[in-house]
Amino acid sequence: MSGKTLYDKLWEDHVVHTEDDGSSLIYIDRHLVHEVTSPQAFEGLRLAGRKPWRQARNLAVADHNVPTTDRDKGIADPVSRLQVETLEKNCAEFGITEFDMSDIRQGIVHVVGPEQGATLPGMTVVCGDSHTSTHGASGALAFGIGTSEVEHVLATQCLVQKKAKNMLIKVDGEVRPGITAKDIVLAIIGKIGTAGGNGYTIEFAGSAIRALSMEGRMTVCNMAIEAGARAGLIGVDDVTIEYYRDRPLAPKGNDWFMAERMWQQLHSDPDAVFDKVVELNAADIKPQVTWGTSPELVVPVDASVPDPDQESDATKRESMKRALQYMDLKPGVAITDIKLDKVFIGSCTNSRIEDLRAAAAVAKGKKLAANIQLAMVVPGSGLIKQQAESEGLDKIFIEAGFEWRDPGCSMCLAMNADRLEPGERCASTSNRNFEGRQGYGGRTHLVSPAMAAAAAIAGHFVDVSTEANQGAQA
Ligand SMILES: CC(C)[C@H](C(=O)O)[C@@H](O)C(=O)O
Ligand code: SF4
Repeated sequence: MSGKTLYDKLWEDHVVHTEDDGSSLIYIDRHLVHEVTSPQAFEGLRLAGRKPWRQARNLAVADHNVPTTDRDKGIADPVSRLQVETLEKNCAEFGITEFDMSDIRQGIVHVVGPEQGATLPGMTVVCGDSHTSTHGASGALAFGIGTSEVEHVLATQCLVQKKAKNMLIKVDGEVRPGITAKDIVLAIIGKIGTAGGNGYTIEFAGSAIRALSMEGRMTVCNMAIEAGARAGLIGVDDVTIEYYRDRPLAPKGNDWFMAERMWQQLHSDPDAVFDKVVELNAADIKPQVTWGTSPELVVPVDASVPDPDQESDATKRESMKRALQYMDLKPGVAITDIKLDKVFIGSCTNSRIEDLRAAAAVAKGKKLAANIQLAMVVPGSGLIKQQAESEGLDKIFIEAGFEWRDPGCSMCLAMNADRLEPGERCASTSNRNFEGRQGYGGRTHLVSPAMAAAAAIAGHFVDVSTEANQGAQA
C-alpha cells in the first residue's frame, strides 16, 4: 500500500462517520466567524432554540464592513453598521468571543486566526469565507463554507463533506531576487487556470515553497481557491512550528511539546500518490501582473497584453476580448506602459508584516507619482499595524504620500467606504480582479506588495526584479 498524503491524514483524523456514497461527517476543530456570512446562521439557531455545541471553538471578528479611518466616530454607512452590530449582538447572545473594531487583535479573519494561534497545524478549520484556504499554510485542513453550513457547524461542530482528490504542485529551485509568494501563486494560476484545482485539495511543495516564511505560505494557500481548489495545504516543518511558538492560543508547556511531536508528522509520506502533479521551476518566475478580470489572465511584467486573436479556443478568445474591453486595454501594450490611478496594499493575501516591509522597502525616500490619486496601506490586523509602526514603516509610507489605515478587508472588495470609482485603474495586492470587485466599473491589476509600491512611485508598472537582480549582482 502506498503512503498517505497530508490531506489523507488530516481527513482520516477528523472523520466521524462515512456513508456508503462517500459523504462523511467530519469534526471541525476551529470555526471562524465574520459579519457577512453569519447573521442567518445565528438566526437559524435562534429559531430552532439551539446553542453552539462548543462555544470556545468559535472565534469571531468583523472585517469586511469596518471603516479604515476615523473608527472612533463609528460606522457611517447604515448597512455596514447593522452588519457589524448584528455580529456583536449574536456573539454576546451565544457566548462567542469576538474581537471588535476597537480591539488591537481585530483584523481580517484569515490574518487574525494564525496570528492568535486560533488556527493551528493539524486542525480542521472552517469559516463562511472562501479564503479560509489561507490557514492550510500551517498544515491544517481549512476551507470555506456557506451560511447554512455555518449554522450546522455552530450547532454540531461537524460538517458533511465529500473527500476531494489529491493534487501536488511542486515549485522547485530558487526564485530570483524580488520574486515573492504572490508571484509564485499567480504563476501557478496562470499555468493551471482558475478551474485547474476543481475537485482537488492542493498541496504546495518543493524547495521554493519550503523557502517561504509562514506569511508567504499563507499568501500561496490564500489563492488556492482562485485556482479552483477549496483547500490548499503546506506540510509542517520548523518554520511552521517556530511561527506558532508562544502564540496566545497555542498550547503551552507540556502540551506544546506533545503538539510539536504530533505536528512533525503532518506532511505527505514520501511514497504518497497524488491524483495529479504539476511542476514549476522557481527560477523561471518573474513578477506577475494580471491584465484581465480573472486571476488566470496574468503575464510577467516584462510581457505585453496578449492578443485574443492568437487564442485558438473560441470561448477563451471571447472572454479575453470582454476582459480587454472592461479593462480598457489593447493587445500588444507593454505591461510597464499601463498607468495607474490608485494603489491598494492590503487584504488577506498580502497585509502581513513581511508584505508591509517589502512595500516600505520600495517606497522608502520616494514620493507617489503625480497620477496616483490615492495609495493606501491597510494592515491585516491591529497587531500588525502596531508592529509596523514600531519599525517606522508607517512613517515611510506617509512620507511617500501613502495613506496609513486601520485593519480590515477594505478595498479588496469595497464593502466599506474604500472603493474605486468607475473607470479607475488600481494596482492591488488582493486576490480577485473580477468586474466591479473593488467598486463598480473599477479596474484591478493583481500584483505583489513590492510591485504595488513600485507602481505607486512610478505611476505605472515597473519590474522590481530587475533592480533587485542588479542589487544582488553588485
Ligand atoms: C464575503 C465573503 C463571503 C467573500 C468570500 O467568501 O470570499 C469575500 O471574503 C471575498 O473575498 O469575496
Ligand atoms: S480581504 Fe478580501 S479576500 Fe480576504 S476575506 Fe476580506 S474580502 Fe475576502
